[in-house]
Amino acid sequence: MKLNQSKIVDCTIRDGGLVNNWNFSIEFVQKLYAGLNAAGVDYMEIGYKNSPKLLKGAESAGPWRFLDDDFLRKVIPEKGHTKLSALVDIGRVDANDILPRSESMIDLIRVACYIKEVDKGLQLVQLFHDLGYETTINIMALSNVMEHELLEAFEMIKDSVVDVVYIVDSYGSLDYKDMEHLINKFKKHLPNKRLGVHTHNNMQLAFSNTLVAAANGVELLDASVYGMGRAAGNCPTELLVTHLKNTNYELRPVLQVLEELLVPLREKEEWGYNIPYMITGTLDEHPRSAMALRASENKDKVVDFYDKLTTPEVSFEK
Ligand SMILES: C[C@H](O)CC(=O)C(=O)O
Repeated sequence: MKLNQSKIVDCTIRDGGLVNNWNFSIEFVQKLYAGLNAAGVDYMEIGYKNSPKLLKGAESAGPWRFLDDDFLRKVIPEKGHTKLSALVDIGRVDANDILPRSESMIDLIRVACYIKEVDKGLQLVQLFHDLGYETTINIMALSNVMEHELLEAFEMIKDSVVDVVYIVDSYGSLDYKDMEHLINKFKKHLPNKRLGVHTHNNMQLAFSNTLVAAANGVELLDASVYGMGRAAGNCPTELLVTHLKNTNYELRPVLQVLEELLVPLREKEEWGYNIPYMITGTLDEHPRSAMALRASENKDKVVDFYDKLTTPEVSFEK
């Protein structure tokens, strides 16, 4: 039987860090790595490789927000089958901080960008490629993108060195039909590129959209344990591990990680599906207003929240 081509990219630390300001202990990250490796998960995104010099509020964040190669070598002295990935943002990464891959623990560098920044994203991709890394370009907020912008981006991407192009549902507002439509478009215009998908769970569709992507030939599937990620969170790693057909993933090590690390953490930190996130998802908006609501004393005043978002003359500060 032909093995499934899917590869899981676990983003618990990187996207989950947006929930707890990357305040994961070293022991937490080591145990997570060991669990994902035992489960056969292909990649672990262990954080951001942005520069603290280029970001405000850097002092209060945990070390996974600004990965340092010497630090990483101490955290993961022995790498297993699971490769390590890091994400960078346009304008927040200092090229001088990036070692050649042969001197780094990191295998894959992913560049996050909005559609208008694809040219800048591809310049970074070229740099990381030349240093020996596997690369992806992750086009965020695709649900808000105009057709002509996408076609222009495809023209640039198809002649680039990038290995994988990501469809990112940043607002968790896409359904299976949108997913299929986007995948077909990406395949038509980028026949020479592998694809990836990153979903958010605002509409309780992260898992199902990821399965639709896998069934349509998308190879890299982002997920996080217990769905830990910004706001409504992501597709849960445990569901992909147990559900993807013709793979060699093992569920038990992920259950161990869930029991020991993620279930206790969920007692202290909030992420995952709830009504304010559903509202921003269905309105196809960034969840920042819902995150602010959940941090306020009005966190369950969902009718008022909905009225504010849908009344044109009232707006939230952005
Ligand atoms: C690069 C990531 O896919 C970005 C992300 O998490 C998002 O939701 O946007």
